[in-house]
Amino acid sequence: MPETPPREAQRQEAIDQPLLEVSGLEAGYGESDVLHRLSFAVRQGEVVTLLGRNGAGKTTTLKAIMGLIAKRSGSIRFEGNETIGLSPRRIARLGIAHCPEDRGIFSSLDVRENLMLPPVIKEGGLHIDEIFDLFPNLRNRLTSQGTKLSGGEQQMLAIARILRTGSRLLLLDEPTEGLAPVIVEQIGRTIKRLKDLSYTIVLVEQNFHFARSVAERHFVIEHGRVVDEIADGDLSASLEKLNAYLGV
Ligand SMILES: Nc1ncnc2c1ncn2[C@@H]1O[C@H](COP(=O)(O)OP(=O)(O)OP(=O)(O)O)[C@@H](O)[C@H]1O
Repeated sequence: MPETPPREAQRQEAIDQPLLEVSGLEAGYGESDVLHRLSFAVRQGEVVTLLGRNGAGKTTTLKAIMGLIAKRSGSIRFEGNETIGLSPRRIARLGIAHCPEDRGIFSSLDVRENLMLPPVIKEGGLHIDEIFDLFPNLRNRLTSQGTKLSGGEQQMLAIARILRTGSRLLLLDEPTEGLAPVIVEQIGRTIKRLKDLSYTIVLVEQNFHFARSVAERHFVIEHGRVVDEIADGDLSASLEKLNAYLGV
């Protein structure tokens, strides 16, 4: 067999290297330990989900990656660089953005102000017109106050504003929670478009049907550990196992 030329090997190594690599992550709140040597990795441009029952540790995993949990140890590498000791601000500046479960919309600000609030941290973020192409409803709601938005509009605004920043890894915590099916479909289409734009997305989801419509790999979390990894192609064969994990 011909030897792989060094440059080609380097290129392959860059492709194979995960964008995000979480390994042996421990995290918790005060006396309570929630994550126990949790590990998973995500490649550039992938959409993956974290699935699991209530209280399994999915939200805690996203918060720990974002540095929002003080009590954490193990390793979280982004683009090969260790982030475990960094502040949330430093982590955000590396190009990681978090869309929390409560969406974090400021009720006293209008849509435009909410949209412009997060600072641009890197080149390559979406221009405001590109954001409106993705979320046409927001264009008509620019002067509406945060409190006046529907749940779906708030969710879209929460995703929209992180796209301006230039972040390339998006951590989305249950974006479909409590939303009508038609809005869930719209968010699904948006996530697929973001994937086409080469964003890398880690999605926490309870809605398994939604998860399988947008992601190519699923990590199952139980009691603060990743206990299984299911590729989308294997999903039909794994449905029974997955239902048992999720208790449905
Ligand atoms: N701020 C907090 N202080 C103390 N314990 C917490 C806190 N937030 C979460 N927990 C606990 O950590 C565990 C994991 O919660 P987490 O929110 O990560 O779960 P989850 O898998 O995202 O589930 P859910 O869908 O219910 O949010 C739960 O036992 C929860 O009660």
